[in-house]
Amino acid sequence: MSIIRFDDVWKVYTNNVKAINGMSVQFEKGEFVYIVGPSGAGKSTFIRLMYREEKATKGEIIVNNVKLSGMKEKEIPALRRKIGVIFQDFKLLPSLTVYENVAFALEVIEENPSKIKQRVMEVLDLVKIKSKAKFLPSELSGGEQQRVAIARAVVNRPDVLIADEPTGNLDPDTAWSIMDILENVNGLGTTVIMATHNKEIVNTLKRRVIAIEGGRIVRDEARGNYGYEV
Ligand SMILES: Nc1ncnc2c1ncn2[C@@H]1O[C@H](COP(=O)(O)OP(=O)(O)OP(=O)(O)O)[C@@H](O)[C@H]1O
Repeated sequence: MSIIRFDDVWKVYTNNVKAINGMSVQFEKGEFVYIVGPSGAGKSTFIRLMYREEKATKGEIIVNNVKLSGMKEKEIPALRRKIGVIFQDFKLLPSLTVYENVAFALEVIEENPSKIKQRVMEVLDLVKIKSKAKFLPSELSGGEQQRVAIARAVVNRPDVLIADEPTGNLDPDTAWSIMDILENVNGLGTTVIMATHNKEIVNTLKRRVIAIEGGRIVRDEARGNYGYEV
């Protein structure tokens, strides 16, 4: 059973831009997938549809057996707990410490405080930032901030981690260290879907590659290449 499935999905924005034009695709549990394509091809829109940041104009998207078309607003938070998201610009809360940024995202269901602390420290350890738990985001490098964002995204043990250009603001060395972490997260069984313009990463860490152009999938390869000149 696929973890995410698109059935003939279309997205027309209110300004009449046709961003996604009839997409059908499936992602299986545990996969690592790169989404590539030229600027404006529809990669971010494709990703935003998955966690219901955007609504499809037509077609069906099924996440974990749940149809997004019929989803009510009040059901969206439950979906977001199953899908962690990270962005190019990290989006941490600036007035909260590293620890607080991650703890804040933890869905607390009758957990005692020591259990909460244990889970947050566990995930900070996973992204190798435990020693800076008391720092503010402004006291961290870009790569460190992205690691905190990953910790926050996976603290609820989501089935899927979606990354929209996660290395876009980072220098090459730091970008590779973020890939290390994403590979570890994937190794724990989380499906990782990553939109990227990073040719070197895609061509080195070979994974499934889906290329999008003009809102359509033009290529879907099990161990593909980036396929564009940069
Ligand atoms: N909120 C929006 N409202 C209207 N049009 C939008 C919106 N977001 C994106 N678009 C348009 O939809 C098309 C696809 O944009 P999208 O951001 O999905 O592309 P992308 O492949 O992620 O691009 P990039 O690589 O530059 O980030 C573009 O023509 C864009 O201008």
